[in-house]
Amino acid sequence: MTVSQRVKSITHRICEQSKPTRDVYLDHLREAASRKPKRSALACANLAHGFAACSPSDKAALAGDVIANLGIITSYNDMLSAHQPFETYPQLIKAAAKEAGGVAQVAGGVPAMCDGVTQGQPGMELSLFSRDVIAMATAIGLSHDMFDAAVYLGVCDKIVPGLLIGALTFGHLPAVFIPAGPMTTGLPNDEKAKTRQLYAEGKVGREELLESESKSYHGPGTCTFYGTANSNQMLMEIMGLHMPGSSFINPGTPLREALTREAAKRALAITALGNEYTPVGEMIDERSIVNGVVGLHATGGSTNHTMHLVAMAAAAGIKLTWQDISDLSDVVPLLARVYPNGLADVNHFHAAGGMGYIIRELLDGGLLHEDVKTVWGGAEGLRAYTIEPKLGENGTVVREPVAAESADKKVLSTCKQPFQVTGGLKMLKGNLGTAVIKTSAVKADRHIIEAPAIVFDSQAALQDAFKAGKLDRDFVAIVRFQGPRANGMPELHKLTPALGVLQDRGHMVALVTDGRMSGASGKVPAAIHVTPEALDGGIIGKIRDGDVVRLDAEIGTLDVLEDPDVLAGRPTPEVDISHNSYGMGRELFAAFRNVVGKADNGASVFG
Ligand SMILES: O=C(O)C(=O)C[C@H](O)[C@H](O)COP(=O)(O)O
Ligand code: SF4
Repeated sequence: MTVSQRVKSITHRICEQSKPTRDVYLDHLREAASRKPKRSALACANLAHGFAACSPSDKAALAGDVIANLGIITSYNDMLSAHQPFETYPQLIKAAAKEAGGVAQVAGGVPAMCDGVTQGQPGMELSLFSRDVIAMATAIGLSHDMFDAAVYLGVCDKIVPGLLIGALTFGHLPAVFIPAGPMTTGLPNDEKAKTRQLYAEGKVGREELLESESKSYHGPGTCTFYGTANSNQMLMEIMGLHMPGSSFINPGTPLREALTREAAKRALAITALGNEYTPVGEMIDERSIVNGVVGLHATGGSTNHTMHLVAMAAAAGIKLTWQDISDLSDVVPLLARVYPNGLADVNHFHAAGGMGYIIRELLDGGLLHEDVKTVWGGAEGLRAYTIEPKLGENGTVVREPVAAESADKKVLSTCKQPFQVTGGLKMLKGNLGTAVIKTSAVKADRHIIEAPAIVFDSQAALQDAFKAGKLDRDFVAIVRFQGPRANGMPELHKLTPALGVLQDRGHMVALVTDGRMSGASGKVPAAIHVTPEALDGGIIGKIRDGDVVRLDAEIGTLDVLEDPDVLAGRPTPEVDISHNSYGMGRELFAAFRNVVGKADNGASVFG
């Protein structure tokens, strides 16, 4: 099935707007690729340092230029349940590399923040910046220039985007992303959310809350809601950076190990030393980026990717805008209902058909570019990913065509009968600036909210007002000075229980902020990433209690219904944000706050 005219024209527009930067990027990539084999550019001393700690056989292999060396960039730590399984991956990858006649070395580690641990805490103000730190740390690992390809071990929110930005900066190297998979299903996410709302109302205590949370988050693997981490897995698969079928296989299973070994061997097979050289910077082109955006809309993915995808695309010289994302939303239907967009979790999603089903449905619907390069290779392009992976007899991966029908039509639907005719993410425009909203998790009767503003300069202030019983009414919560320059643009997901309680009591409530929400945020209409931010003089900083604000996700508008001259004439209030500049490491990120770009440009520090 060829891709639809509308998707084709948006892709063409992205190619045109990217041409100047993409051409420069590809020139730099080809210059880097011309210096091959990689280690021949190193002097003997460099090389000796690079393999000093290797085994004699690896030293002999690396002294020459015909054995491929695989760099491993790992984000292992015990803080993220999703990254804890990576502890054993380097040994697995090294053994697989040896079986394939190559060598593998850990090139470096990158930091990995858990947004669940830092949610609502000061540490969250480092979270968005950690994406770019991860990209820089990736570059530091690869800068040893000892490698012919690299594998990237990462799963969660900022880590995969940071790893891909780093990988694309070394675009001459082939790249394979290796996930660890979701934890098995625990307490359903909607029951977890209900207990949170009861706690917010003072109806249950900390003991019940902790028991509920611990039953939901109970073991190794990614949390099972469809937030940014699992949106990352979807993106890596639909952009051809995973081995087909890798995304949602649970950790610690034989199939997971087989996929990891297979990924290591595949990375060694696509270096410049072989016949299938697949540099990641050429493989990821405008069509792959469009495929990622299409997948995001079709699955109701995380709002954070309205920034991360923009930043990842920029790392390959590709200019992706919120207008592109919004226009694709108009032509891509919602095919999946996974929490917070439904009751199912990612394990149910996988069992219903998973990524193989989604990719097949979107390809047959003419909504994905099929003729793209992938790490899997071959002439099939993305069609090779319309599969279900299984464990073969001798511990290898076998792949069967994905079932024709969804195994659970409440979780996975079809392009002909989608859950929503448009995608899960919408851009909003108006005199408040531009913003994004995730509509896939908001009931239709909450897509338009018009109510008086109540203004807060922190999420704690809103929570305090809720606890004091001051919010039992229709209102639009304006939470400002949460933008990238103000305090690193934290997620304000802790507001969800209080706003959810008020919405359940029948009030028409909405959130408008220059901050972020979690990909797991959902049912309360939230216009987020408002640009320009308050600290940049944006109108969001000039709104006062009582101003009427209208959020319309149907037509995509966000306005303050006050006299424009009066609004423009208001000074931006002096808000003391000095407390955001110290404590929990924030002292070290002043330079990031000073140079960070705008949300609609990916809130990147790389310009
Ligand atoms: O998906 C994202 O963008 C996230 O940031 C997920 C975080 O990890 C949240 O913190 C969700 O977890 P809870 O706070 O337990 O609801
Ligand atoms: S999905 Fe979010 S909460 Fe879960 S481990 Fe990853 S970062 Fe932490």
